[in-house]
Amino acid sequence: MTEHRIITAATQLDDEALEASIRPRRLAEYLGQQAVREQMSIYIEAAKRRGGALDHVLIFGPPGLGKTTLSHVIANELGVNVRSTSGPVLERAGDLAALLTNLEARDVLFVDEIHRLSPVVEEVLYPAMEDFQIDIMIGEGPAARSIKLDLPPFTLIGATTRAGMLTAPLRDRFGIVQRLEFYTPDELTEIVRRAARILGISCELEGAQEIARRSRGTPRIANRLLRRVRDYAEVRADGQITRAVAQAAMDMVKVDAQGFDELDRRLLTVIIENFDGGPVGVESLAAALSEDRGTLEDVVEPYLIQQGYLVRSARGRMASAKGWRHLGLTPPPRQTQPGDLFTDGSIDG
Ligand SMILES: Nc1ncnc2c1ncn2[C@@H]1O[C@H](COP(=O)(O)OP(=O)(O)OP(=O)(O)O)[C@@H](O)[C@H]1O
Ligand SMILES: [Mg+2]
Repeated sequence: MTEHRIITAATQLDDEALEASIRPRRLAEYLGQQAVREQMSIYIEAAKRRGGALDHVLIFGPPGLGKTTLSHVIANELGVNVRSTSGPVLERAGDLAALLTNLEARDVLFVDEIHRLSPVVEEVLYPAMEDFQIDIMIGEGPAARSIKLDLPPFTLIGATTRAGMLTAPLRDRFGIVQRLEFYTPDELTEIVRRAARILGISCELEGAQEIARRSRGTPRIANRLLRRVRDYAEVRADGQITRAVAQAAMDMVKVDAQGFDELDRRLLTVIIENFDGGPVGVESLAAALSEDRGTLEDVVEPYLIQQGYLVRSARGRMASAKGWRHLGLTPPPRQTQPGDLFTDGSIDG
């Protein structure tokens, strides 16, 4: 069912061609993420002046916030090639060795879902990242021997939705760690306006603001909603995206004023109705919703937590007072319990 959520942050098929045309290529087009942009522009400039490779970069954050985009932007700004792969694709140590030995000096190697690297592949990566060297095995059986190969200096950019799932030795080898935050409605408004310009969609400021407000802080969702609203505007109106047209289009696909869709509302409802508001463990919650645990943790929960509708504590998930009120219910009075001391709103781990 997750694939059919209009506001899912996961990539859908028709997205790809359009995304390619609106995906920012330079740092100046990469909107929002002020702190990340400022830091990266300094590190990139410094690396270029030294003529060396940029330090390895780890980018983490929920799906659709711009991790892949940022890594390509970094390579563009450095003026180097980027090779892309992902954790689950690199099955054998040799797969990684082949990629590494084909890099040119200062190139970027982008590894998506880096938390899913197999341990043997990770072993190859350590000396490659630290000393630009790899050990490869030649031959088999008793005649096998290992030889060291020098690599050109390169930049590894790793992306993950789950920083907490990286092993410590891998994490420690990144000189630069960037965490992407959910975008503000103003930032998303700019993103929607830019995409509309590129796609030749006529969109009023208030229409863009309405789309931005309902995009769960996520550019990928904003771009997708923009296209659905455009369809609606063409068929039911004169093609112009006004606030009223945007509202009507998103009401039709059941994205509410907070940007919540049915799964978000169902999650809050289940916690409140089936588990008295929580705390409830993520496994029980996943079972009650017939959803995959990873989807809940990576895709659904981060935004609800960041917005303060859901609380994650040592004892499980709880609906906050705001969560109860969102569904039109009165929150119960709550006593403090020992586990609440460990309540945290973090999204990784
Ligand atoms: N800072 C930004 N400014 C403008 N548009 C952005 C920005 N970040 C992302 N986008 C848009 O959102 C889309 C999704 O971003 P991207 O694919 O980089 O996300 P991601 O974090 O890699 O997601 P996933 O975890 O699913 O791999 C991009 O195609 C791009 O059009
Ligand atoms: Mg990506």
